[in-house]
Amino acid sequence: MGPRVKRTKKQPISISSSAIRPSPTVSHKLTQAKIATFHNLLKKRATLKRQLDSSPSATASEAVSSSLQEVELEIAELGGLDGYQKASTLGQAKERGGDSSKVLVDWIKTRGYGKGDIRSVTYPSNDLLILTPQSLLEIGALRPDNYSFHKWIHNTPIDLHSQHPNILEQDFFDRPLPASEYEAFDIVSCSLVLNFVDEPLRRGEMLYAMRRQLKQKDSSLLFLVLPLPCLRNSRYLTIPAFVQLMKVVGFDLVQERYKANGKVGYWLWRWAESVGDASPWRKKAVMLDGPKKNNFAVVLPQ
Ligand SMILES: C[S@@+](CC[C@H](N)C(=O)[O-])C[C@H]1O[C@@H](n2cnc3c(N)ncnc32)[C@H](O)[C@@H]1O
Repeated sequence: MGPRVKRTKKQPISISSSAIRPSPTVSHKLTQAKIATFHNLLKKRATLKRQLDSSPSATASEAVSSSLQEVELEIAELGGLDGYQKASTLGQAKERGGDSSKVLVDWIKTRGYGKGDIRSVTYPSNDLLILTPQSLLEIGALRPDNYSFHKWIHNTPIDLHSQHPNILEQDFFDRPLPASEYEAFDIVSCSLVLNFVDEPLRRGEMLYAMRRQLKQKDSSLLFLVLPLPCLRNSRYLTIPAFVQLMKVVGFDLVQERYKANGKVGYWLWRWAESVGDASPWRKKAVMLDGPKKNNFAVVLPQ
């Protein structure tokens, strides 16, 4: 018998989604610490940029510029957006409770969304037979396959920094508005992205822009996931206040889920025809103050 030839498994040409999944063996605490440090640095950067814009003198702006450079360096040392995304992907690992798409899919299934109308398509599985295709825009997608198991969901995943060829690299703020109802989406998912946007006014603009990406009908849905402290422990917002703000933007609350001491909250909103008077939300107003409160806020544009 000749020498045994060691066979190596052929790698697919395209990058598989597992290739971008880092090993979940890194300690959970380390991952969370990295994500938290990154968020703090982003906040610092936003504050410094604001200060730079309103610096009263050249000396003051020089000092701010140098602090800004230090923050940029720290962000780079953490691996930049790429490092942050890899840590966030770890947070999504099945071993750690999985990603939020499961909550969205359960919700829309139990609410009967998409069941049995003439757009139903025939798939081999009975489960899929009754479900109408739903177009989904997933903003801030770390993986391309969060919805691939559900053939009735036609997902368009986008991200500022794409981790996979099937994720469109796009800043949501630069995304063109749909030219027709046909191009608009049935569902927009914004999971842990609104809190990533570092200016309260930009967050307000993002909420309006997400509404404009949806089909103008009351079955259109927005799925929003936020770190719970953004609404439970903010100086400027509470959950009931946020529900009012969303009503002004043109969204009615359908469903929500969070645990008393949970880390994240999930909200499902329905597109509403009427929008409200945004004037009370044009600037931040303290609602509940205290030393341990955070500064998460949403301001609505003119
Ligand atoms: C914390 S991760 C959340 C990922 C995932 N959706 C989840 O729930 O775990 C935030 C992601 O949003 C992306 N992101 C932030 N702002 C964005 C924007 N303006 N347009 C597109 N993606 C954005 C970031 O690049 C990052 O990958």
